[in-house]
Amino acid sequence: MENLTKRYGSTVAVDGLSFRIRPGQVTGFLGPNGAGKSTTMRMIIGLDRPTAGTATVLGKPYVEHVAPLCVLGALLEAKSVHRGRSARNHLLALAQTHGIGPRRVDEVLETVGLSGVAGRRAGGFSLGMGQRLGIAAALLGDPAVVMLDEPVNGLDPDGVRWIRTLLKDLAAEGRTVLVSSHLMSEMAVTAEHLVVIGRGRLLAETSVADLIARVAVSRVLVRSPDAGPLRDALVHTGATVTGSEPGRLDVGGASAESIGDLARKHGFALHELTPQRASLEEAYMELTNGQGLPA
Ligand SMILES: Nc1ncnc2c1ncn2[C@@H]1O[C@H](COP(=O)(O)OP(=O)(O)OP(=O)(O)O)[C@@H](O)[C@H]1O
Repeated sequence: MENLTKRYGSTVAVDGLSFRIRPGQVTGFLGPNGAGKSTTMRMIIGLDRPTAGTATVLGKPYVEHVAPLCVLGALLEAKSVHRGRSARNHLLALAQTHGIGPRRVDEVLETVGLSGVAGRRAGGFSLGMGQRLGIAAALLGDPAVVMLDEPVNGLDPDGVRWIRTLLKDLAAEGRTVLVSSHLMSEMAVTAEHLVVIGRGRLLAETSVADLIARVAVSRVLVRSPDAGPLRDALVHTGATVTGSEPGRLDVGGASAESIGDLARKHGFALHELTPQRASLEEAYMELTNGQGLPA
């Protein structure tokens, strides 16, 4: 998408967003609540009209494709299902709009694990079963691009694990997979690539590994019976030292190696020397700091 922008009155929901999503990997679309993820996804499939900019799928706007379901399959938050229809009939009706046969309907029911309940009224489905049905609909046209908005919201651990595996499998088949979430912890185990937004703006487009390296300050935890003089020696070299617990120092701006060497030079004993890797969650918090809506 190119400079994608959406304003609702004075609210700027999406603000000049430009990024590309690559095939063959799961891209996590990450941002705090209200960051503009759903609005962006709605614009991608033409449910919302951009105030400015464009979103294209395989070279042209989604709605200009002859058989859109076969290009991009989407699961958005408010999914419309005819509640009185059975799961299979719901999918059959959708399939008919694209000339897709009943065999494919049975195939996707199998993929999402709903074959056994395909004749049951979709209105009586649990949240997890409803999500599975929504995903079956998204996969119906065997699309090259799959886009899911917060698919794990409200699911139990089995459902979460199932979606995770499915997304990875779809990407491994060479498809382009875009999945939104406001949870870094979920994206860290699901996505390889991340597009992070806050208040409608792009904050980072990066791999999970690069995100840590880019925003995380690494620190070293040191325990020493000579903490006082060691602290002074470290500060003298330009390191920043915090930590109020006796015998324990939290050192920034110095590597574990240089701290070890310095301690040896001065004859200080070390009881612990542990590099602290900032967690992805910390990296994400730092990146989106102040970007979320007030709780
Ligand atoms: N139809 C609308 N009319 C007015 N404002 C809207 C509309 N849809 C979204 N917004 C506003 O646009 C901003 C972005 O909302 P959006 O739903 O896209 O965020 P999101 O990142 O998907 O958040 P969430 O995770 O909470 O769904 C919010 O401030 C929201 O209040």
